[in-house]
Amino acid sequence: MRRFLASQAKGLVDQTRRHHHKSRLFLSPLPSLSSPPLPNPARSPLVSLSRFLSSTSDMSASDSTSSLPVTLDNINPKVLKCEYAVRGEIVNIAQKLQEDLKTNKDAYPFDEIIYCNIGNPQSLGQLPIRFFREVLALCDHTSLLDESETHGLFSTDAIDRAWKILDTIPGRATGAYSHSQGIKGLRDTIAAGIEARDGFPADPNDIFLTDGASPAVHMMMQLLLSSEKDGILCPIPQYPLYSASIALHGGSLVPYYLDEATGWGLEISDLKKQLEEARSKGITVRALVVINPGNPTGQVLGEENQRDIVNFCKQEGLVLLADEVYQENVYVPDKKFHSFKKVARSLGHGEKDFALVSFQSVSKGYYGECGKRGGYMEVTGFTSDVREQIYKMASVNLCSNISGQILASLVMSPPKPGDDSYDSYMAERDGILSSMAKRAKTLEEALNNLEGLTCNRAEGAMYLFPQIKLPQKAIEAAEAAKTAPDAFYCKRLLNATGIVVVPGSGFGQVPGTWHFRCTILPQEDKIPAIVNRLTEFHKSFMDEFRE
Ligand SMILES: Cc1ncc(COP(=O)(O)O)c(C=O)c1O
Repeated sequence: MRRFLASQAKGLVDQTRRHHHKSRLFLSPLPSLSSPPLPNPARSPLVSLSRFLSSTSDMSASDSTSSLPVTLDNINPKVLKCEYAVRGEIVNIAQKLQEDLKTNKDAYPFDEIIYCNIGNPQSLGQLPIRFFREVLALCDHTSLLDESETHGLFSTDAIDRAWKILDTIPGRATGAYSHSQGIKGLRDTIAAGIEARDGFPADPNDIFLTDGASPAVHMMMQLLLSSEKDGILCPIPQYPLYSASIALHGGSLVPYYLDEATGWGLEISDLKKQLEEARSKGITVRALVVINPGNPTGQVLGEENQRDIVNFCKQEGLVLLADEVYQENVYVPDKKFHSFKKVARSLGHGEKDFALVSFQSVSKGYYGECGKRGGYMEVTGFTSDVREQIYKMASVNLCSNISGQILASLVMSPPKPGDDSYDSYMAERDGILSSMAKRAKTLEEALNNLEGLTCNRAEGAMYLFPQIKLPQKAIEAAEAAKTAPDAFYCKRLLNATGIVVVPGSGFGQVPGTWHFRCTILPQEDKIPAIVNRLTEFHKSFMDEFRE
């Protein structure tokens, strides 16, 4: 498994290209939806599906004959090249099914669509942390702070925190633009939180608050990539923000493979090979992306491995882009999250000799505040003139949204022992994290019980990424339906059960292997039904295609 050398790397890129090409050729989801019968043909969704599918194809027909000035032939080709599977074709089909379910309940063998495609916890019933929402509410509706009833309704530390935050905002106006890096008082709080986490100093001027981690990643890609000659070493499988962003900014993705056989291990020897291979093709590799804990793969890196990664980046002159948005999501006692900043500083690498960007988000962890769009990047080891350019890029967007900024400060500085809301905060936090761990374990065991499926343990993050050995007949049926085999499986799963998962081809995988990504986020009471539906579907799928 370790030995996926240049040719296989190229194979993967080619495979991705082929599928990309195919997906452009076959935009309509029709092929797989018209595929073999569902477990309960009497309640087949095909009749009602055909209605909205025909409306989709009408649209594409009129698109191609349009006399409007913008067509697929004259838009930026980088946009066409960019793909983002977690919100791709299968999700579009699911959304249409969901619409149709409202009026055609009896036509389907399921009552609801269960979105296991994206790490969006609150959309699946996770409750927000009360303290965070109290502070946000008070900051946004400041007159509440003058009402006597507020003291009965809100915790004292939320009231105190809201005052503290408002005092750092000019005019106490959360509806005003802020400094382009984010409100200084909030950056002070975040820097103190990083320092408490790592035991090494953090500078508020290194922090850029952003609307979630995604814009921060785009900003770094925009900074580093000038042309296809600039490359970014990226894990395969990877979260497709990276491949999409590299494509949009016109650079080259240089893949390195995580080793499924060793729990999605990251080997320095593979990094070296891929780096040398890219260099031999004239690509200047600018940075290494590491996602820890991993998405979609769920592994948590060991500290020793992290030290090797830091040393590798230092030796090779690479920026380390450390995606640490799942830093709170570790579920196994034998693993612990260590920030790359802490690891680098422990090795004696500092501001002068090591370039590191760490991404954090309010969307993940136990808070799951995806819709609030908050996050930051901590940028260290860049010269002051480059920093000015990053600041200029941030200032083109004026600033990130203020609620997201406030939340980013709260997640890095939650209630402390002795605070009024500490006990309830801890109960909410531990309840969410222990439930996630339980759900991860139950789903992992269920997946490992299915014929032809193997699933590494979810040590962290929010996903399982099982490998599925598809029967040859299923692969041929997928080819006949002009779709990737894993996408074929996922569409059939959706049609039969209403469960939405994402095909492995959207994340990249070793050529010839097939996977899907499933979140661990449906609430506990839904898990038994998901396991049953999945098991029943899988059995009938394998029976249908068994050699
Ligand atoms: C690894 C990783 N990085 C970054 C993001 C972006 O998150 P956001 O923009 O919501 O902060 C996600 C979202 O799922 C992710 O999984």
